[in-house]
Amino acid sequence: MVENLEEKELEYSEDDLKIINEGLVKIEFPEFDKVSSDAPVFYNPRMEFNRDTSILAIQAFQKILNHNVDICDVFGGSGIRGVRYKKEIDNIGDVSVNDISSLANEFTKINADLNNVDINIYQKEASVMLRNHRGEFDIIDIDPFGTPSYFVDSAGYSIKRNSLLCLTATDTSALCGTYKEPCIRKYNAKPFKSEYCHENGIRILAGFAALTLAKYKKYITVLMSHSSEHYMRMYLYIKKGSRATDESLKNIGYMAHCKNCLHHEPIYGLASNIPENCPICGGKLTIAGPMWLGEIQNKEFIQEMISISDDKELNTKDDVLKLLNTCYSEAETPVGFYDIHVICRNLKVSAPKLDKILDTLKNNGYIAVRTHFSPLGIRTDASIEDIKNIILELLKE
Ligand SMILES: C[S@@+](CC[C@H](N)C(=O)[O-])C[C@H]1O[C@@H](n2cnc3c(N)ncnc32)[C@H](O)[C@@H]1O
Ligand SMILES: [Zn+2]
Repeated sequence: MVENLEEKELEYSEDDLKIINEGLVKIEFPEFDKVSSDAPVFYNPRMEFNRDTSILAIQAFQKILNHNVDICDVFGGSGIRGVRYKKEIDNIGDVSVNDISSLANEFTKINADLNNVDINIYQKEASVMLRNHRGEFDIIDIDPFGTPSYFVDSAGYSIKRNSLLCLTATDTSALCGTYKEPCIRKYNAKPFKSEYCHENGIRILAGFAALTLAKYKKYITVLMSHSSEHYMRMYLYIKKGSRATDESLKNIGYMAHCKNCLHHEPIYGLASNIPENCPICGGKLTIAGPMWLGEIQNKEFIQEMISISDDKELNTKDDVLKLLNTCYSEAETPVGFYDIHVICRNLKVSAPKLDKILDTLKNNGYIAVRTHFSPLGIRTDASIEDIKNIILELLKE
C-alpha cells in the first residue's frame, strides 16, 4: 500500500514564504509548522548534506557514462533536487521532477523560474510515473518520506541498463531492527539490533533492491552508500543480463552473530546451510537477512567524487569529504565491524584508545580501519579472539 496518496488541504500566506540559498540555487517555499509528510513542499535543512553528496555522486556517474544524462527526481517536494541537478551538474540533459502534490509542483515551477532552468514537471503517483516512462532516464532518484520499498519494483521495471538508481530510506528503525516486523514486511528480511545494525540496514536495503531487480534481469553494483543522521542513502549502478544477475545474487546472504562472545560472520547464498552455534564459543547464533554481502563502497567512484568536489560549491563540503574519505577506506574490507566499547563491556575491562587498537591490529598484519557507521567501530579481518587478546595486552602496558 502506498501512503500519502491523498492531497491534504494546506494553506499558506505570502508571509509564510521563505527563500534560502543552497549550492548554487535559491529556493522559495512556504514554511509550515513542522517538516512532515503532511507538508509536501518544505525545505529540510538536515537533508542538505544528502543533496550535496548527491551532486558529487551524480556528477561522478555522468563521467562514467560520458554523455549528457537525463534524470528524474520522482519525489520532487519543492523541486530543490531537480533545480540543483540542472544548475550544478555538468553535461546534464533533461531533468524531470515528479510529485503527487500539485502544491509541490507549483513550487517546483516557481523555483525553476527563480533559477532560470528548464524542468519537466509531472504530477503522478511515483510508481505510475516510473512505469509510464520506462527506459527514459539515465538516473532515477527516489527520495520519499519513510520507506522506498513500495517503489523499488517499479524502478526495477522502468530503469534502463547502465543507469544510476539513487535510493533514500528514512525508516531506519525498521532497517536497523528496533522494530522487527516492519522490516520483514517492507524488505522481506529479518533485521538484527546490534552495534553494527546500521550497516546491516544498508545491506538489507541493497539486498532488497538486488532481489527485486533480479526478476527484470537487472543487477546492482553499490557505488557508494552511507547512513547519516536519520536516513540511509545509496547509489546503485544498474546493469542488465541474466547470467551476470545470477552471478551477482551470490552476494546475497545472511549475517550470523553470537551475543555471547560477539563473533560475527557472513554466510553467503540464499538457501545456504546456516550453522546454529558459534564456532568460537558454542553460543547460539542470531541470524539477520537476507542482505547484500557484496561491496557497499567503491573506491574508484568515491575517489572521483572527492576529486569532483574541488569544482563544486557545497555548504557542507567539509562534512561530505570527511564521510567520503572514511567510506573510501571502508571499501574492500570485511563485512560488519566491531564496537570497541561493546567488546570491552563483554571483557569487563575499560577501553583502550581506539587509535591504539587500530595501530596494534595493523602492526600485526590485519586490515584495521574506522567506519563511518560508528565512532567506536573497527572494521578488521582479525577474529574476535584476536581483537580481545590485543585489547587485554594493551591494557597491561
Ligand atoms: C521527502 S519529500 C521529497 C523531498 C525532496 N526530494 C527534497 O530533497 O527536498 C517527499 C515528497 O514526496 C511526495 N509524495 C509522497 N508520496 C508520493 C507518491 N506516492 N508519489 C509521488 N510523490 C509522492 C510528497 O508530496 C513530498 O513532496
Ligand atoms: Zn560465540
